Amino acid sequence: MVLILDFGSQYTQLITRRVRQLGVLSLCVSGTAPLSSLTGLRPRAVILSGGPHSVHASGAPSFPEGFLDFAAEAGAHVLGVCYGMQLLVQSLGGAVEAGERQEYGDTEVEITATSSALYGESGVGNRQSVWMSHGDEVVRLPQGFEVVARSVQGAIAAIEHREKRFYGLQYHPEVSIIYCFILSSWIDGDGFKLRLLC
Ligand SMILES: NC(=O)CC[C@H](N)C(=O)O
Repeated sequence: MVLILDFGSQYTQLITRRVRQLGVLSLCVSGTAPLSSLTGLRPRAVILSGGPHSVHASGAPSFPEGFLDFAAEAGAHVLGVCYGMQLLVQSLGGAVEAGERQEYGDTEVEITATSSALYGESGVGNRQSVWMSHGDEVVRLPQGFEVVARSVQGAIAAIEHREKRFYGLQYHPEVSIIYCFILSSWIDGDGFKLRLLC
């Protein structure tokens, strides 16, 4: 089961549907749902949705305290999408700032890591066209993370901490553009492999 925490993105239900289209059960709950309401769930993966807020705004929604421990105990991979990635980064000690370059719509990103969980062995320099919708950007990574893709404008587009199973995408893999491309996310555990198809 994939647990989706909703932080208010207009695309959250699309994430839920993409996962179900893969034949995998997905459950979408409010991103601020109390931890006690998740008792008994053992998600294989958690996806933190995007959202309209800035992580710095007062009242910006966040997952409940102890949520990342809950995910770790379940052995779940955690993928943050846009706001979800910014939230993950901020909560683990990295930094997010209002970007000088806001990115909206069809944007090219370039893979910068020779090998990564998100893109496999697809090779440094490969480019993909993705859907961006953000004003803030990650400017400093928490310890143990690495940048695996950047937008052609230079903004951090994808990050991961393979050991801890944390992944982040600044773009929205759930949004498909005219053509069909396979976006990446390898979320494997117990022989289970999830690929988000966009
Ligand atoms: N789409 C999103 O999740 C946007 C996140 C945040 N509001 C930003 O502008 O950067």
